[in-house]
Amino acid sequence: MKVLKFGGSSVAKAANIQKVVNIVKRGNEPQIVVVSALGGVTDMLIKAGMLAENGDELYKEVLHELEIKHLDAARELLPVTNQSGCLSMVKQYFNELEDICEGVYRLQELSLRTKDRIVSFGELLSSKIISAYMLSQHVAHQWIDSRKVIKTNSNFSFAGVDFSETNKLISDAIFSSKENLFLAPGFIASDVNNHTTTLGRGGSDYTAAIFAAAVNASSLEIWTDVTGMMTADPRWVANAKTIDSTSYQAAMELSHFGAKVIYPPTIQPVMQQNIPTYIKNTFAPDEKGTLIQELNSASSAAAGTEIITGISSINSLALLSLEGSGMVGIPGFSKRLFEALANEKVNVILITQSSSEHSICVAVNAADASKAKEAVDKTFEPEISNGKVEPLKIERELSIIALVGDKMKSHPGISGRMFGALGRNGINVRAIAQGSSERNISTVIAAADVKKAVNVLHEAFFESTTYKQLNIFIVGVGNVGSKLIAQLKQQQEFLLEHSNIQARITGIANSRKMLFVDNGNAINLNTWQQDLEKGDQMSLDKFVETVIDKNLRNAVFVDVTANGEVAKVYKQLLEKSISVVACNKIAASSAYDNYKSLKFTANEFNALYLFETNVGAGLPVISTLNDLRKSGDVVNKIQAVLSGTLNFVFNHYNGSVPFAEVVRQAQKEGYTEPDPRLDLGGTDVMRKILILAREAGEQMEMEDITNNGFLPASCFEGSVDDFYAEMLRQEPHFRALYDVAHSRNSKLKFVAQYEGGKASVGLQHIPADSDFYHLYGKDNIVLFYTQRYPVQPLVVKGAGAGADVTASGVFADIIRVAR
Ligand SMILES: NC(=O)C1=CN([C@@H]2O[C@H](COP(=O)(O)OP(=O)(O)OC[C@H]3O[C@@H](n4cnc5c(N)ncnc54)[C@H](OP(=O)(O)O)[C@@H]3O)[C@@H](O)[C@H]2O)C=CC1
Ligand SMILES: N[C@@H](CC=O)C(=O)O
Repeated sequence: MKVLKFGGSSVAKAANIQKVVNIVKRGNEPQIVVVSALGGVTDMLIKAGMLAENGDELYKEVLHELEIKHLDAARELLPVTNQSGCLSMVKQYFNELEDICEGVYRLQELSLRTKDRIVSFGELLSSKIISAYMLSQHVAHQWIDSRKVIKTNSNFSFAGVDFSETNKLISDAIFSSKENLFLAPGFIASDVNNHTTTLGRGGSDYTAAIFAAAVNASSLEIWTDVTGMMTADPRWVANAKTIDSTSYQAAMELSHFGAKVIYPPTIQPVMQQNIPTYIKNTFAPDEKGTLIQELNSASSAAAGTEIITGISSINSLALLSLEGSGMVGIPGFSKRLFEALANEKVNVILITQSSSEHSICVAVNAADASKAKEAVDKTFEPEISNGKVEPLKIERELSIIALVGDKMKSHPGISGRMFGALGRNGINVRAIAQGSSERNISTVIAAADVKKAVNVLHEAFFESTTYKQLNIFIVGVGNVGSKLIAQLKQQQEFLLEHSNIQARITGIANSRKMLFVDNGNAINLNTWQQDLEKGDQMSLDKFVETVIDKNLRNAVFVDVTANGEVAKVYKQLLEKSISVVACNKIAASSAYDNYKSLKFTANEFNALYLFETNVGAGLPVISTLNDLRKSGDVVNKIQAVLSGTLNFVFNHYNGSVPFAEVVRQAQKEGYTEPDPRLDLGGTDVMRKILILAREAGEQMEMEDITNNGFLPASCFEGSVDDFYAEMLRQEPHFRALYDVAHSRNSKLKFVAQYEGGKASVGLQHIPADSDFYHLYGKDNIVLFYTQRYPVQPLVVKGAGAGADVTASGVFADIIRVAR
């Protein structure tokens, strides 16, 4: 014999009830079918009762609406000739309900006992209507009044079952009948005085489990509107998947922690008798669903290779902390705390105590927090008044997120992975609990972070074979920024396929406009230019605020501007664990304290601050230097040509076209800074050697660098147009520089050097035997002389400027964020 339970959504309307009966008809062994009230009915019955209690005649309308709903369902299901009996049954039930609610209305009092009586009509009506429909379909069965066979105490609304009496009554009723099919209302029972009781919200699952245990069923099937228990709430996690198989214990943990497909007490009766329990979908009956069964080697193999079964959460919590030096080493404090809470019927969801015994922390429903504080402060009044204990501290707007899995036991590294993933995403853990069963690790976090946390953990534990989502915010979509977007667009599929990374651009901006997409979406990379034009007016503050408020996992802010204000927002973002990738050099070459503080902040908040493209564009200059230092090498000297623009200019200038024209060409090719005077004046190279010196461990400022510039001072007066005009006028100066070098068989190169705590930049004559002589186009070269490379330097050389190569370097930094 098996037991099937159909929930509210499965019997929400006539068409669904037909599906239910079809499933029942497929059964090839005796069955007990337990049904809930039609979807939404219990809430409406509660509402009617409460309206009546408040003296509000609107309760009549609610009852009328409910009556119509049930009459309509009966009319839709039954042929006209079979309707009258069922319709008059419905009317009779509603007459009774009206009488009860009128009593409540007159007395303006709604006891839990009366409330149970009112809500019991939901299951009575649904089961009677379904029974009538089954008869009309010639499905022979016996309707059983659950109130007659499930006996409870008188704890109305959450009654405790008397299993010995109930098991006997159920088996007598079932095994004395010659029927093979039984239909029973869920949720309802009765006490020793035959007063109707209920088993708690969601109690129909429990009813089914009680029947299953009483008849020692071959299986219990919980039919609902989802295909089994999921690895996480599918409304939050797009990649949530059905759990094929799990143990009773893990199912219980998951259901306690918010996986609402099964009412938590349901598991106990079936677990005791080892009855396999299936969660199935009424609307996709052929799908496998989830099997909950005893944990053994076979079931463990069936559960697959995942260590974690699922991730669930509970919201609307408060954390209560009792702290004080007076607690240390004195027995009885926790007993008094829990007694105070129990006396006020405050349910404790999670408990932690530091080993110093200086504090005990419990999580409770937020609604109970104030009464808990009142009770606890009263209990500890003497200790509070003499300063041994502090008044109970309440922190609100919290949630619990729990990792559940049978295979977590003795599997090292799970909590490390959990907290690492949360930490990298700036999710602060307020309290932690793990039972010695090692089946559940629960953490208390801010409610605002819970959706992000569920996604982060789902990604960390279930999506290694699917993908990791990267949420990218780009400020600056000019020369380099637009190439970056083009590269991201082109490589989207490659990233998914080869690196399991889903790179989504979630926000973009230029100096005038900004554009964001709603959570879950990405900016359309085919139409982003037009879409950005239609976006909101750019406000840097608003942009940053939105990035933070979106609170997305694996978020990265990409600065592709040359703007000082943009460079000032990094810290704010890093403090929220949002990584920063910058090709803008301003922050890394700003005051040393700021540079250091950004690096420190990134480290402290588990974010990355990456700026590889600040030197040598896409060349691995900074990463090479970092690798040398991380492995213990010491940098003695750096010699480099670091300006793509200047290398291009001096490689192309020979007096045949004016110097100014060659510079203009470099700008056209996309090698110069947005303001080319920074390149020609040496500032760009100063920034780069400064950044390299700092990365080599030197505490240095811009002012410490000597700039042996070659541009006449008059070139810096006025605008960029004036700059070009003045360079034209100064052509003889540039010609002379060239001629002298040429006459010495040398080339002109703008060289940067760092050694012994000093750095300089300037134009040099490079002879033919120099490493720098054969440096063509806009290439860069960096020579690292270190303890390990004292004579023959480590050389990094290649294209050192240009939108494509720079975008490619930024791209690589972005991917590093998805570590
Ligand atoms: N070119 C190269 O080879 C390399 C460049 N870089 C660095 O790349 C960065 C970008 O260079 P590039 O793309 O050539 O510059 P562009 O001038 O072409 O683009 C700059 C972008 O930043 C936007 N912007 C400027 N100010 C703001 C602001 N306050 N808020 C929002 N957006 C702003 C601009 O918007 P709008 O169009 O509205 O003005 C534009 O979209 C520079 O820092 C440069 O040093 C680094 C290595 C190599
Ligand atoms: N303007 C720079 C570009 C990269 O930083 C250069 O010319 O090297």
